[in-house]
Amino acid sequence: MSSVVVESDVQLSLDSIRESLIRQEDTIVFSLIERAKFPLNSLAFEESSCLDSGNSSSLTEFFVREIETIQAKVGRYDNPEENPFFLDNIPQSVFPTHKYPQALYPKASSVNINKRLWDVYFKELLPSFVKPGDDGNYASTAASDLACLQAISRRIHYGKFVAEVKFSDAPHDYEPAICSKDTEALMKLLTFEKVEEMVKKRVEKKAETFGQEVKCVSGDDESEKNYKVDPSLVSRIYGEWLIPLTKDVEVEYLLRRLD
Ligand SMILES: O=C(O)C(=O)C[C@]1(C(=O)O)C=C[C@@H](O)C=C1
Repeated sequence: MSSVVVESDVQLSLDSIRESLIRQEDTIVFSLIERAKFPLNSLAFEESSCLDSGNSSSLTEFFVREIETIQAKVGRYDNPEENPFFLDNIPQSVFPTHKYPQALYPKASSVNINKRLWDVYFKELLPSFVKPGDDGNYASTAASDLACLQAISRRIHYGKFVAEVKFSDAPHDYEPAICSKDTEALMKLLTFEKVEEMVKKRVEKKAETFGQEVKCVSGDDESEKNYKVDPSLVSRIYGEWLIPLTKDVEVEYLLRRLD
């Protein structure tokens, strides 16, 4: 994974953060392609069918909670790029962990919109690109959903690093809007429409490249390409959910930047 804060000698800049976002697109596009192998399998995330006494969660929620606990114990959430979905009391790592440089403003660093991401993912985003239906393959589906959720969560919470750099580069531009809690003005200040258009075009191309059915039979009609996930849908997923959620994280972060 390409990262801007793991290596402490890397200077935080808008260019280096955007480079990391570009690399993260590969992970996200691959995770969507992998998830599309399975149908929606909504029983896995809608029904509370847990047989574990005192537990009333869906299979997917149970799976994610258990995985997050073990990942916390090996230090996943010591990394400021990672944000848990469920852990209110994150277990301490049971191993000595890397000391991450403090890149974020401490009072704004805890911004976490994973609850919203969870709802949006299962209610809107997932049904937009997988086939309807149920093949009973719930454990593999839950693992695929977690891969998508963690990749998307990392991407949208990178908004905290983007916002920090934008604020540090031009504090006087942002301060009045932060003081008056003017979210609309903040949204305007942090938006670069051309960059967004480029992101949407690039992820469509990546979905075409990574997700095309590869054939080896000579004489095959090259113009007839099949894709595992419709590339225009991947572009739509970015335009409708991933970019707006990233910008919401940026605004949330900036609102706390002068606390
Ligand atoms: O690159 C930036 O400046 C970002 O804030 C990231 C991002 C994105 O989500 O891709 C979000 C807002 C901008 O309008 C452009 C792109």
